Amino acid sequence: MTDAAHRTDREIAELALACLDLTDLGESTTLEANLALAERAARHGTAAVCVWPRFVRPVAEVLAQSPVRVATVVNFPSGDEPVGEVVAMTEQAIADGADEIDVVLPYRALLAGDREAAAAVLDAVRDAADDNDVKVIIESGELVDADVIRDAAELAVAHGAQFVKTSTGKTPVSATPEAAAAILGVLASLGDAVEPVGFKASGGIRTVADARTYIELAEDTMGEGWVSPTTFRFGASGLLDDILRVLEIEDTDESAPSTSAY
Ligand SMILES: O=C[C@H](O)COP(=O)(O)O
Repeated sequence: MTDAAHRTDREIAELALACLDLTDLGESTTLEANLALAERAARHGTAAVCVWPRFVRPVAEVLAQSPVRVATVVNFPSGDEPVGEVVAMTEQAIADGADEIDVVLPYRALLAGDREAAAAVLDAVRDAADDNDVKVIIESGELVDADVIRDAAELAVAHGAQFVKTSTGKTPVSATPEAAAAILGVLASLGDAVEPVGFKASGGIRTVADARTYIELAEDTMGEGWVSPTTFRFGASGLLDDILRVLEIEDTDESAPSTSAY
């Protein structure tokens, strides 16, 4: 049993907040919603925000004086975009101020046996991202089988992932404890000889009770103290509401929803 099992809900909520990539990847999200998201992240001290590429520049401007990092998504959510477009989008995102690139592994290509094509996209994004962190979304809900999930995680690590991330949140099955256990097993097997590779649980994580499940799993597998923003993230659009409820923090954001598009 780890420290996490002894933590109060309040302590879990504080840890989840520090590790949160506050996400808005809604299909009809607006510039105003993204600016409000950035202000909310800065106000409460999340690890990062995760937004569509077209909002990176304005969001990065809002967060310029803040430690909150800016993450964006490429090859998202299909995992099937042409490599040239994925590279161009990555380069533009970095130029616009992104600190972290969340790329979808070409998981359909992997499932079809085309490992080289999947690896080529990861190599190209790793290269285009320069020194910025790359998180590889393996879309574990579509891979289903634990052996296939482990294989995808190993491919991601072998091709430069700083984090292995479960899900886009756009498929019927998102993060599950079983998928998390399979990925964490791969990360644990890397040992101390290499730079640590982090884990990001994403998709469908809404409550502090959900967060506790993944934090305890990560500490059981990786050891006490491993859950920190450098190696552990939650990608979630709704989790912050429950974190603030547990922490009894009133959210002062009064931004009105807007219909304008960026
Ligand atoms: O990368 C993160 C996911 O897109 C967020 O999914 P969610 O809206 O279910 O929290």
